[in-house]
Amino acid sequence: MEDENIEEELFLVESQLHDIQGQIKTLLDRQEELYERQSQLKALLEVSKMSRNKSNYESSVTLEDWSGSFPWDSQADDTRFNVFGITSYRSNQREIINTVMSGKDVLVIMAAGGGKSLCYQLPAVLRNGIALVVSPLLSLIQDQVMGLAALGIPAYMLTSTTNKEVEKFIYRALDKGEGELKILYVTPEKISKSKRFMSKLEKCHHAGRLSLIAVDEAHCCSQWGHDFRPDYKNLGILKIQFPSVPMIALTATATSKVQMDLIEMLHIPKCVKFVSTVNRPNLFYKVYEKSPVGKVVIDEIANFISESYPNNESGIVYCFSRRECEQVAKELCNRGIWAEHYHADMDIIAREKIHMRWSQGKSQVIVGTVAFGMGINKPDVRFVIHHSLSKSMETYYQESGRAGRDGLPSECVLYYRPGDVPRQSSMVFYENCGLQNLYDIVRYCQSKRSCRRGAFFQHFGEALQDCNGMCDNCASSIELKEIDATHHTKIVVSVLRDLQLNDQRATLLQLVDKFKAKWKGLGHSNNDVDLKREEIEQLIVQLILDHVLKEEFQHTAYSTNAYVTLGPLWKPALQGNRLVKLEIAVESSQDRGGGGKSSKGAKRSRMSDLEAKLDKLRRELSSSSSSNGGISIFPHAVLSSEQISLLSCQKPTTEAELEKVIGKVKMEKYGGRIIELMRSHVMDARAGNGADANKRNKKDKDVVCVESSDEE
Ligand SMILES: Nc1ncnc2c1ncn2[C@@H]1O[C@H](COP(=O)(O)OP(=O)(O)OP(=O)(O)O)[C@@H](O)[C@H]1O
Ligand SMILES: [Mg+2]
Repeated sequence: MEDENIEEELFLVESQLHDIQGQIKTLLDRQEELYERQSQLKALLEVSKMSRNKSNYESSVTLEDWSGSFPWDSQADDTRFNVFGITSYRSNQREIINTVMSGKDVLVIMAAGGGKSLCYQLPAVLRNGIALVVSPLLSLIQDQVMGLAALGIPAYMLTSTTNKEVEKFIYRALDKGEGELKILYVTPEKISKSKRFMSKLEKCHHAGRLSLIAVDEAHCCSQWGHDFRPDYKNLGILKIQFPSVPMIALTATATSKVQMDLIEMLHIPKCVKFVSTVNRPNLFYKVYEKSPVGKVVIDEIANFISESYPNNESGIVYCFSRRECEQVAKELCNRGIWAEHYHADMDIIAREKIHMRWSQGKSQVIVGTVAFGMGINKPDVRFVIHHSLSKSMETYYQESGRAGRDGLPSECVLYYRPGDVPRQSSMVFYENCGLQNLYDIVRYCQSKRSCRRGAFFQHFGEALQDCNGMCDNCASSIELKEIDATHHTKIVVSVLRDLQLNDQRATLLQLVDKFKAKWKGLGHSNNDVDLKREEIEQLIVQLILDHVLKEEFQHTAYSTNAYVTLGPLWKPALQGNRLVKLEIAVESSQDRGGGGKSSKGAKRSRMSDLEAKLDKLRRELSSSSSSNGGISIFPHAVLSSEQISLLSCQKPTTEAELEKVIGKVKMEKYGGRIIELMRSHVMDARAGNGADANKRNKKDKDVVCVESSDEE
């Protein structure tokens, strides 16, 4: 056997082994889940039998049945609605809250925007004493504290920016139980570096006033997580010092390995684990073909934003480089969209200002690099656009997941062209599994048939769920054509082999040129379709994914260049023994160009006149209200988007009606202004309808009109 043949077979065997290992891992994870569920069900069954046998009534609640009834139920419901303004629990929230209230340690894995904060904030309000919350970023902490203050909950933060007076107040509260303090936020550095703080906390605990400990963004504890923070690894001390205080660790993404790591590092081996799905049913995922002409891409993005989001709805555009960020932001501004750039080269004050303007709804779009990351807590981001592809499925899931954290329909659009692949691959090839991770997202982008959501389930090892037509491939009516590209592949491979024989190499773009030149010089049968430039690029990338070709990298003083060379499976492709199919969209004119580009999108209705008025009012109220530190609060803390749509449907005009929608606390704070707005809106609408009716009556004297007071 020739060396090359051996290598080829070895590669095939290795790639099959890799697949099988992936399947084994998925099965083992599933087995673990089933074992856990099995023991839960057995315990449930036992207790249910026991309770049936007993004549006197006893709670049928077991350690595992966290959805049963508990003594704090009515108080929890009252606080949920009247203080937090939340109408009903989302999946797992109630169970998690009950577990914490029962004094257990808990690990919560819940998708971004799933509502993790309520899981520790509500018990913090209900339990006696002070809750300690560890969170990694100042901006996240500020956001939470402002939001809680707006709800009338005494929350404070103790960080490097806390002024002396507030610090004194906090220490007195910890030390002597003076003053009103319910939730205290700190960064992990406080735990690891401040002996003074730890001794005050000790006193607080000793006096029985430490109600619970929450570790938010807990994946930061693990080196295997995507955002490891060294100070997080010292948080294990908390459980050692305060073993009787319930600890709740929360994160949006954690593989089984990270979960095990967290449990070990935080010393919570007996914690109750709640793992929710990665599915974000309100997000519509789509991939758009990206034009090679930069201006066209910007035009399309600008049209998309201005046509789909004319009411200044917030969004993010992610770009590949800092320079691209600045250019895209500038070009969007030139097209009338208030966009600002954000990247790591800017100083922290400038970045904070931009973040703040956007959070307050003053600017519409942030055009950022990956540096615009974890601190984003804005719930009503309606669209996340990727100007270039991300480096992995995990990164894309997180970045796109910043859309729609309030649960309302939102869009995630990725602009893809195969020509962008080498830019990313030359950045990630040196990372552990960097290329493999990149090729996973490239596969996602190249696919024109498979459900986008399905790709996430597969990636995170979760069972498939229905997409409900919430991705372009599931919703699309675009016709696809399958082209036999076996002959084209032969030519690509032969071009590369000739180059290799002459000790030459080609980049993706050069390879396309060489292919075109060779294609022209050859005779073809009628079956050989003449491919467009982008289609040849698509074919070459597909061949890289299928190991017929591969990428190689060369460093220069200033950059790393990516070249396309022969991959392990080039021989059968050259011999024409490998059938290659290429999927191409048959475009109709309405599928391309301006605005939505594709007619299908998130099932989102335009903001009504009343919703726009309420949105304006919440912005006004937010800039005139202020939290503990005198900082103005965010508009979404005054009224959430969900509350705005409820108000616009129900149009309450009395205090009692309004309180049913927004709860007591917000009613007391903002009720007057909201009712004023609702009443004047309803009056205007009646007057409008009356005027319309008069006009119509004049025109059609014989027709009797029955008018409704509801104009929408
Ligand atoms: N039961 C609920 N009903 C309606 N809205 C809710 C509910 N629970 C939480 N929310 C809202 O959902 C949004 C996201 O919640 P939260 O910030 O707690 O998400 P998260 O799970 O911590 O997400 P992330 O991982 O991005 O930090 C917030 O605006 C919050 O008020
Ligand atoms: Mg959170």
